[in-house]
Amino acid sequence: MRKINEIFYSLQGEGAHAGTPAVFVRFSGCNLKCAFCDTSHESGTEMSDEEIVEEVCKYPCRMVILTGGEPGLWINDALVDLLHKVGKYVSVETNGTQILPEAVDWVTCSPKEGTILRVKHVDEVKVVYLGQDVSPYLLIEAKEHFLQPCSCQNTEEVIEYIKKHPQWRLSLQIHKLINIP
Ligand SMILES: C[S@@+](CC[C@H](N)C(=O)[O-])C[C@H]1O[C@@H](n2cnc3c(N)ncnc32)[C@H](O)[C@@H]1O
Ligand SMILES: Nc1nc2[nH]cc(C(=O)O)c2c(=O)[nH]1
Ligand code: SF4
Ligand SMILES: [Mg+2]
Repeated sequence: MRKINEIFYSLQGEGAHAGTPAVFVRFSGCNLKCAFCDTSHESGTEMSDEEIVEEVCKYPCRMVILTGGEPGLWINDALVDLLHKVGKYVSVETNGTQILPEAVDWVTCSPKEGTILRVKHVDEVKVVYLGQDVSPYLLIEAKEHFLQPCSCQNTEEVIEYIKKHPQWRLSLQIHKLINIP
């Protein structure tokens, strides 16, 4: 059984897949307590993998985004395999502190200050920009490196930083701009 905070159908609002329809599976609980965290993820109900897959399959899209909380604390090969068996593409939103199942199709790593990264493979890096030194995160091997404004509040600052450091791309939380989950 896994503690699930919510399962919902929306569009990926962030990063390289922004605009792609996806079912979000939000796991309860996290090993970090970021002051800026925009998600109340602690409450939840216990669900079996079969129940999770049944809920996910109510929606027609291929992409499933495992998030949280910190999904890296809870997910394993069995769940990813089950999602693959029903034809899903498995994406994970992680803070990078945990080792993930290798079969995951897409890893979005959002590293947080003062943490040690244990994730082995990253497809995109997506850093919430609060004026910190983000240059070390460019050393993480990935297809894309995104900076994301914090709660859509400092977009101008992020744009100015990216114009000076063009290795970065802008990730807007488009779901917040268009008022969808
Ligand atoms: C809620 S977290 C869950 C996944 C994982 N714990 C992590 O931090 O990557 C999902 C994404 O939202 C980002 N995020 C959290 N709070 C935010 C905020 N206030 N503004 C912008 N992005 C935020 C995280 O950095 C992460 O990329
Ligand atoms: N639309 C939408 N896109 C998202 N991308 C990552 C999210 C997350 O909370 O992990 C998220 C979210 O909460 N909503
Ligand atoms: S690691 Fe992710 S879920 Fe955990 S507190 Fe930070 S932003 Fe929120
Ligand atoms: Mg979110």
